[in-house]
This record gives sequence, structure tokens and C-alpha cells, in this order.
Amino acid sequence: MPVGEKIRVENGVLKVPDHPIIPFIEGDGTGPDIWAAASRVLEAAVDKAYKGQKSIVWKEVLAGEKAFQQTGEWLPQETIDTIREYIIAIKGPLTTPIGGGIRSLNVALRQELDLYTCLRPVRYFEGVPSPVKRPEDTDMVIFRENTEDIYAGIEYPRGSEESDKLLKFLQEELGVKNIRFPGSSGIGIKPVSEEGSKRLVRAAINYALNEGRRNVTLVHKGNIMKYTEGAFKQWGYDLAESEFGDKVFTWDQYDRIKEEKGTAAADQAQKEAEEAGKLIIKDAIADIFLQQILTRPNEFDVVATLNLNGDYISDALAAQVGGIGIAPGANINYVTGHAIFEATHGTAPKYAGLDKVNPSSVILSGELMLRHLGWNEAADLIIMAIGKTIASKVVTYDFARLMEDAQEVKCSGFADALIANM
Ligand SMILES: NC(=O)C1=CN([C@@H]2O[C@H](COP(=O)(O)OP(=O)(O)OC[C@H]3O[C@@H](n4cnc5c(N)ncnc54)[C@H](OP(=O)(O)O)[C@@H]3O)[C@@H](O)[C@H]2O)C=CC1
Ligand SMILES: O=C(O)CCC(=O)C(=O)O
Ligand SMILES: [Mg+2]
Repeated sequence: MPVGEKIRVENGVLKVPDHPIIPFIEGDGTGPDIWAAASRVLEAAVDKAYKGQKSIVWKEVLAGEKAFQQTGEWLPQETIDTIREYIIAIKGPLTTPIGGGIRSLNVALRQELDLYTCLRPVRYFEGVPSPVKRPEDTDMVIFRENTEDIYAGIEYPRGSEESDKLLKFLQEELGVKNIRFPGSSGIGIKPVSEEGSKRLVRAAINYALNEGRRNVTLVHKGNIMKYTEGAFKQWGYDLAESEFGDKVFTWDQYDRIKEEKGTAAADQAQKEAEEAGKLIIKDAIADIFLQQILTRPNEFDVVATLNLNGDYISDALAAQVGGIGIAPGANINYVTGHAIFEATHGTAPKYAGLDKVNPSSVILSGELMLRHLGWNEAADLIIMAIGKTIASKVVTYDFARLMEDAQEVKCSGFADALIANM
């Protein structure tokens, strides 16, 4: 087996050796089952595509329960340092307790490495059971801001010294009168910055232009949270116009033309922009957006949104194309080149150790990783094998329970079928 070399970034460009060392985190709960299946599929695809000329040299790094058992720490500094050094990593899901205990290790990794984009493509594979009539109409790519918003973890329990201090400050210094039950309120803070918003929207627009997409929708709740979510929307429009000029047409421009020259002129300007192949930058308030992705999904293409909205939207859109068992993702910093690939789903603890769940989300996250490395031939093999395997109705429990005449296989069995179909 080759010794392996480090991936490097030179002048902002990823330099990938033929045998890159890639750190992986196995994950909690169903993580070990999924990783055993997914790593075999990724290795097989690379092997089939490059016949030994390229290979991945895995390097395990610890996080979560396995890390705690072996080192007494949930997220050892060595794990963060190793991923920083080796640039690209892949992980299984990690458990976060509810209402107390450790803060999310998944969020900590994103924040430590400043992986400001959570990229979650949502696409349909023929034959996957879906709750909607035309799942093939859903073809969206989510860009979720990954380092700010209420995920910053600035949150204090009721009655703590910190929340008492904050309440006192809000009431006495800022004249806040509408905290309904101050004596029993926990307090959370939601930071959203211009830099954070703009770098995320920049990534979404760059992606949309490179991939020939038609539109980017800025999703926000800016009517209620004016200076965080509303500001995100405005910073997004400002960035689009100032950095992408003639390549885009924004709804902000539309509104200005409408005010000056009327609706017909604004409609005409948008029509001309569309005909000229310009990228349309629009926005939607989060609640109506969640309705419209169901009622008219083909109107939405690339989605740029804040952290919490992006979390909800990821799972909702995944459901439309067959669920969380087939929902990949990547956490990326487009400036430093650092990236951690991971599924959208969590640890699904009730299935831990049963070799039962669908490994496709991690496999497709690996497929995204291979494409990110420029190993498109191996990535294509994975897409082809997933399409072929699902079309032959060989599926895990999550699809089998919704399909007729399906052959249900285990997590490992699905990996076997994919490898056989490559
Ligand atoms: N990035 C990460 O590491 C993430 C971690 N988490 C963490 O995971 C833990 C559990 O969270 P929970 O909210 O239950 O969400 P999960 O995504 O873990 O599971 C919810 C349900 O989704 C379905 N599901 C999940 N994974 C798969 C899969 N691979 N194949 C098929 N179906 C799947 C199962 O549905 P069914 O019951 O219908 O079979 C499962 O019960 C929490 O601690 C949470 O914080 C959550 C999200 C992301
Ligand atoms: O960190 C967690 O436990 C949850 C993360 C999550 O839901 C997500 O990344 O979509
Ligand atoms: Mg989530």
C-alpha cells in the first residue's frame, strides 16, 4: 500500500497527490456501520477508475464517543490540528445531547476550521420513493452559512449569573420591556455579520455561475429579524451587484426600476436579463419558501441562507427526494481550501450496530469529495452505481418500506451491490 502524501494548497489551488492522506472520523451511533460500507465503496470506485495509479490513504482521527473513551476528550486538539494539516477530511455523524451536556462537535469542527459554507446538493435518483408527485423537479443546491447565527453558542440557562447580567443590561441599559417572563428566561444571542453573509453569498453565486444555474434565492426571515436576517438579504444583494455586476440581475434592481419606471419596465428588464443568460438573484422569506419548495420546486435552483434556516431547509428538501438516507454535504472554506465532507443526517441511534441504515449519504458525500479533488471518473462511477442499484430495487430499509417488490439489503449489502454495479 502506498505511504501517502499530504494534499496542499498553493496560490489558492488544491494540489492533490496520487495517493492523498485523508483523515476520517468514523462517527457515533450508526457511524461505524456506515463508514465500513462507505469507505469500501469509495476505495472500489477509485480503484476501478484509476487501476492503482491513484488511491486514498485513510488516516483515522478521533471525535465523539470513541475519542472520549480513548482520550477523555470529545474533540481532541490533535484531531483539529490533523484536519488543518491535511486540508480535506470526511466524517460520520456525531451525537449532540439535547438541553445540556457538551455543545455540538459538528458545529465546533466547522467553527474551529472556519468552514463557512455548508454545501448540500439535493437531487433525485430515479426510482427513489418520495412523498411528492414530481420529485425530479427538485434539483437545488443549498449554501448554508456555517459559522454564525444562533449556532455561535452564545446562550445562557435561566437563572445563571450570565443570563441575569444580560437581562439586567437589556432592561436597564437598553430599555427592553418585552421579555415576557424575565424570571425564567434562558437567553440566546444571534450574531450575523456583513463579512460572514457576503462570503457565503459569494460562494453561492460563484457556484451558480460555474455550474450554469439559473437563479440564487436568498432565504431569510428578515421581516421579523431585521438586523440579522434582513441584513443578510441586503448584504447578499449588495454583494451580487458590486462583485458580479453584469453577470447577475437582482430583485433589488427590479424594485428600483419598478419605482422609477413602473412594473412593465421592471418585468421587461428581468425578461431581457433572463434571455441574456444572467443569473437571477432573488429572495424569499423562510416560511413561504418552505411552502414553495413543495408547490413549485422548479423555480428554485441555488439557495443561500443562514445557519438555522439552512439546517431546517436541508432536511425538508432531503425528504422531497427520498429522505435523509441519501442527503450528502460538505463544509468548505473556499479561501483556505479546508473542507470536511459529511452527511446531512445524524447518528440515528436506534439503528446503531444493526448494519441497517442507508450508507448513501456518506457515500455521496465521498462522491462530492472525489469531485472536489478533481477525481471525476471515480465520482461518476459512484453516481452510476447508485442509479443502477436503486433502479434494480436493491435498497436499504428506508426505501424498501416505501417500495413495492424491493429487495431489502443491509447497509453492508448495499455497499456490496454498489461495488458489483460499478
Ligand atoms: N452532522 C451531524 O453529525 C449530525 C448530527 N446529528 C445528531 O444525531 C443525533 C440524532 O439526531 P436525530 O434528530 O434523531 O436525527 P438522525 O438524522 O440521526 O435520525 C433521524 C431519523 O432519520 C432517519 N435516518 C437517519 N439516518 C439515516 C440513514 N443513514 N439511513 C436511513 N434513514 C436514516 C431515521 O428515520 P426512521 O426512524 O424513519 O427510520 C432516523 O430515525 C443527535 O444527537 C443530533 O444532534 C444530527 C444531524 C446531523
Ligand atoms: O451538530 C449536531 O448535532 C446537529 C447538526 C445538524 O443538524 C446538521 O448539521 O444539519
Ligand atoms: Mg441538521
